Amino acid sequence: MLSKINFTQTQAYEYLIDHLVDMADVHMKELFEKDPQRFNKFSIQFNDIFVDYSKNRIDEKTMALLLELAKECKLDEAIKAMFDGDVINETENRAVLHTALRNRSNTPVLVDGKDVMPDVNEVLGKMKTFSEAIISGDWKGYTGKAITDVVNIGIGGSDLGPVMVTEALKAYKNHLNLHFVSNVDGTHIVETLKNVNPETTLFLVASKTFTTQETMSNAHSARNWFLASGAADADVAKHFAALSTNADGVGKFGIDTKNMFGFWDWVGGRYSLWSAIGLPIALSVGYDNFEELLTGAHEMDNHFKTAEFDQNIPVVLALLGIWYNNFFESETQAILPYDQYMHRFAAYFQQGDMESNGKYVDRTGEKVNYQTGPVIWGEPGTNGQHAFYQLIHQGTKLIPCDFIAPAKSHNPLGEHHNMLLSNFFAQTEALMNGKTEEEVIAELEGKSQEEIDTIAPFKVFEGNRPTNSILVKKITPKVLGSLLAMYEHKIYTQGVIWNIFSFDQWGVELGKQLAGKILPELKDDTEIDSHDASTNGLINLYKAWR
Ligand SMILES: O=P(O)(O)OC[C@H]1O[C@H](O)[C@@H](O)[C@@H](O)[C@@H]1O
Repeated sequence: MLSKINFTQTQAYEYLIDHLVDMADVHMKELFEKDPQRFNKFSIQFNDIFVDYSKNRIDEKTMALLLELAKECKLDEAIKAMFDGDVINETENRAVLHTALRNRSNTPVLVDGKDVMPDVNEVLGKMKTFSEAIISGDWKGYTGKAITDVVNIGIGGSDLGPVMVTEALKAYKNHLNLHFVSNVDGTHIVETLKNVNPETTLFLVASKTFTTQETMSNAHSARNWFLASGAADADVAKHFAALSTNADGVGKFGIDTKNMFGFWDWVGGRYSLWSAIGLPIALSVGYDNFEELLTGAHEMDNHFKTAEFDQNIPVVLALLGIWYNNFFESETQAILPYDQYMHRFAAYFQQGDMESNGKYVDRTGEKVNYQTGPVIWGEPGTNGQHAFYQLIHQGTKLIPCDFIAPAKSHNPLGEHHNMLLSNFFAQTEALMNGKTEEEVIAELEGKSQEEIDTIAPFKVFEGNRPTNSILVKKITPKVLGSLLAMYEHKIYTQGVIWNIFSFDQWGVELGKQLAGKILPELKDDTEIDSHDASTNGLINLYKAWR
């Protein structure tokens, strides 16, 4: 059981509140001027990942107090409890062991007294054999042709992770074409099926529960399309596989359980890309690269488990997030990868973070009296710069940003990468320094005083906007695995301090239930009056218009 400490009642919190008064008007520029060691002090390297957090509104006292806060909230016990397989997902009565899925050291991990590693390794072995057969062309479709296209049908955690990773690792891709269908909007599956041939397509039905409406509907439509092409029921086995924890559901759907890749209830949907849900990744970039991804994550797991908190990247990032979220009242957190391949990275962590920490009830069942998870958003640089950075630089909201960039590009083309990285460096520098009125006036030399007075206020940047710069050597499978685990553990750390359960997701259930209730009401044109006036009105208009 996790302890149930309200962090706003700790000693460290009280000190931090006082300390905030001292820090509120301090400009980071001054902190850099005062301390030549600041960059060395506030940066951590772990393998090929370098995290510079010196451009934050912190000093040594801030970090000491935040670290104290982590201690008072018993973060050490919480980390141990997760890795030990304790039932830390209390509202679902489950252990949380995505770390076991990438436990490359194979040390036993016990759930209810049973080591889960043999099962984990068995599924990995099956994924290896299967992906190699598909990639080599040994696996044949029902007319004897090799597979050319893979369609993953899944949503949420059964979609976002594989989409994000296959995009991020596109440089490692083989000849297979990957497609992802998630939305229940018929357009998604219809448009996808236009581009594939039933004789050479493999469908992966990815769903932890195997009950999710969107996924089941898309899977049935895919199977109907497949059978309509002239294939027989018996041919389904050559073209459909399931990634799920629900063997009964898979059997009922008509997928041979030989083609089922299992995982377990101690794997949360948004933490499942390391499990059988990662099969599209293994198919896209080969099993060895998938294993590298696991290795990178495992290395970060060990770092999180063993590094002192002041040298622990996930812990430090989590504490900085808490500093802004709970003391500076920032509402959001931007994730800005300067790498086109990582264009779905922020979208992935929208689920990872917001589904984990978007909770207003604490671990005692009481409503919290403080802020929990931030809104996560972001787009790749430099596109974001030409879209929303205006607000980050000169808006009224404080937006802490993570900037992520690789030193080596997979596509070194002329000066492109230097240009990209010059933007990466320039943005964090500008966000910190801003531009003073004097600098603006100096730039306007030659203009009349009246012109200067009129335009100068608009050209001033306050600066003092916090950023983390995460510079990695190259986006390899291993580095990506470490980065993903880094954010996962940051999320958990914050959940521990906020005293919330990060691994359940009751908030997504209500919508599911209500949609289930309305669906039958849409079958015919009878006027509806069972809801509020707005919902009735909209449903009835829909019926009139459709
Ligand atoms: O894999 P499944 O069971 O289809 O669930 C898909 C998604 O459903 C819900 O939105 C949540 O429970 C998510 O966490 C989950 O990822």
